[in-house]
Amino acid sequence: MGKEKVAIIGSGNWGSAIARLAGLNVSKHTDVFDDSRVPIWVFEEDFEGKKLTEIINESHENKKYLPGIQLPENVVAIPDLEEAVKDATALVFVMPHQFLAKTLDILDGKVNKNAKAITLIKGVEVKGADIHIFADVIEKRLGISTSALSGANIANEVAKDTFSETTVGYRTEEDGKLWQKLFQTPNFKVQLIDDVAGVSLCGALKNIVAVAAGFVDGLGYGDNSKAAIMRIGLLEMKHFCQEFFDNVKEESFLQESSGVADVITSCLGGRNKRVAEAFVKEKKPFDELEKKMLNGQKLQGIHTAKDVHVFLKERDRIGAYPLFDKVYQISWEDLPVAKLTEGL
Ligand SMILES: NC(=O)c1ccc[n+]([C@@H]2O[C@H](COP(=O)([O-])OP(=O)(O)OC[C@H]3O[C@@H](n4cnc5c(N)ncnc54)[C@H](O)[C@@H]3O)[C@@H](O)[C@H]2O)c1
Ligand SMILES: O=P(O)(O)OC[C@H](O)CO
Repeated sequence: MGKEKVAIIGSGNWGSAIARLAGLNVSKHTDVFDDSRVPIWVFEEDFEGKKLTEIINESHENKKYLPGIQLPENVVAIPDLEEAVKDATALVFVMPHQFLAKTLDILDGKVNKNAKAITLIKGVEVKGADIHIFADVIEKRLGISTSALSGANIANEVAKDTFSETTVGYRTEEDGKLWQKLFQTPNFKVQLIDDVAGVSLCGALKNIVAVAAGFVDGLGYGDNSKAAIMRIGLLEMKHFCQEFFDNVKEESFLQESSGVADVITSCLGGRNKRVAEAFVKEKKPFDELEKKMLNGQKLQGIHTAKDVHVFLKERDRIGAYPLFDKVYQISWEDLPVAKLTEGL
């Protein structure tokens, strides 16, 4: 069997951090991976008067989305999506969830049929009363086996090599081991579990809880309230998975980085939490704060709150998820934030 050729699809804050690990690891595991280059697809834009791909390829730094972090020289920025995935056998999807559908439209019929994929995207696809994890969306659309990676992973910290853990929910154990080889380092520990849905759903739903935690901080309520929001949020996450998905594993919530640990890190210092806190303190709309605070990075939590609201409404189950509902109403329906904890 030939060596695996990796391509990274997405080059934001997390995409760049994970490209760094992949670039380092393909050079370490040359028995498994083609180490000559790791293409990273970049949605082309100008930054400080120059094309972002040129900046990345000349300075080996994504100065817009991951400034101050050196990328390995084998990570090569490519603006053309088809060219980036040409010949790739191991595809890593890592982009804000709102851009996946358009990306798949372009990739449909263009990827190697023997390739496999992993998604690091945190979100869900909702179409009325139907809900899908992105691993299933990618798998169905491209016809390739797709695993999922999610965990307590604030990208800037992973990029600085401080100790972190993550979870890969794999389709086959062999796939799991491949992804572990691609991402694991002494300071980035990759655990494996046979639970693609549980890992994916934890990553999506915790972003709603993180928005609630930001509201609590904006209101100045303190640590007891934040802990209560985390506890209630985790229970709603678990309840949601068990109600609407088959065979989700308890360990994905309680033992793996994908569950409690990601709720905690996201509620302490994630972007969703930070911008939600500013929403309360500055009384400005989310889109304005996102632009001002994140320099092009994208929020996921308020969109997932809306997606989940649409789905629960169709299923007539909104009342079973009061915290998810409060986050939706405050973010999108002008419910006063002081009502966050009412009725919880
Ligand atoms: N940043 C983190 O700490 C982190 C950690 C774990 C998981 N994640 C998840 O990973 C996913 C990707 O997050 P990220 O931090 O890499 O992205 P990001 O928030 O930094 O978003 C910026 C990216 O979006 C791209 N973009 C902007 N407009 C676009 C368009 N019209 N079409 C296509 N792409 C466009 C930009 O080119 C850039 O690559 C998200 O689902 C996120 O929840 C993020
Ligand atoms: O910064 P956030 O809120 O998008 O969260 C980042 C990661 O998902 C934390 O694990």
